[in-house]
Amino acid sequence: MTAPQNGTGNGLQTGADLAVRSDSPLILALPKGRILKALAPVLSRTGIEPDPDCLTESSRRLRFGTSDPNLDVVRVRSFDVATFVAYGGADIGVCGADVLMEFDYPDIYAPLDLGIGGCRISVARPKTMVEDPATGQSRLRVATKYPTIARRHFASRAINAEIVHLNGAMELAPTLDLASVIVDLVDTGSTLRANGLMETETIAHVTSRLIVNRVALKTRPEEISALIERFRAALNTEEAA
Ligand SMILES: Nc1ncnc2c1ncn2[C@@H]1O[C@H](COP(=O)(O)OP(=O)(O)OP(=O)(O)O)[C@@H](O)[C@H]1O
Ligand SMILES: O=P(O)(O)OC[C@H]1O[C@H](OP(=O)(O)OP(=O)(O)O)[C@H](O)[C@@H]1O
Repeated sequence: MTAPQNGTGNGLQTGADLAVRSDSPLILALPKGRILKALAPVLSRTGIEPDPDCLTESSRRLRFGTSDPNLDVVRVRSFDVATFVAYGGADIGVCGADVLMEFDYPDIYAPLDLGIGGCRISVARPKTMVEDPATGQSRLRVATKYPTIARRHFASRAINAEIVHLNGAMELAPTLDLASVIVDLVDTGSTLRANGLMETETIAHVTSRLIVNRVALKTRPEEISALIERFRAALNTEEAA
């Protein structure tokens, strides 16, 4: 991915870049799909009402106004929310901790665990394999959508992971000999079971987080802090209910 050019040389937004649009609405990046569905009640408790087309995903539009004239929403792929926020295209966003672990952007601050989108990122292998294919190995072929997390996990066990990068249907990889094991998200475990796999290790537990661009937090502190507080209050209301 080619990063936008700016003063930092690393593609991430500087205060000067963000100041250019400091009079325009703040931008909240929301993920399409399952997190958006789970987020809808939280959003409603914050009092932020995006245009109805945004939540129903019935429109091809990607940017929406909200009940707050100072806040627009962009709807992007879950995996891209962190990138939009890290590069300052969005000031604030919601994404899974799995995505944050994978990209590890230094310019993202994650002040709130929203307690939705709960799952875990795990290693799994075919049930029929008697021994863990990682046992005694210094190299292992791993199919995953999470190359950084997988490499880091196996490196901590002195195993060099050869990554087969897939974007979905990871569960097919071991039986079709693409890889010995997979690293993927697991919730109920039904996808693993349906494809003859078993979970062998949990790498991390995952929930969705509210994330903020650190530079935006410095350049528009009152507005961003107020937004964070609205989300915090929405979570507290839920706990109290
Ligand atoms: N089975 C699951 N149960 C709970 N949360 C999940 C599950 N799978 C994924 N998640 C969480 O939801 C996020 C989005 O999931 P995923 O990447 O599968 O996207 P999606 O909702 O299927 O949409 P798309 O693949 O079209 O982007 C993940 O990053 C993770 O945090
Ligand atoms: O343990 P389970 O409850 O079965 O959930 C795990 C499945 O959920 C996710 O896939 P998703 O449904 O998002 O499909 P995708 O692979 O197309 O993203 C994940 O990649 C697993 O395949």
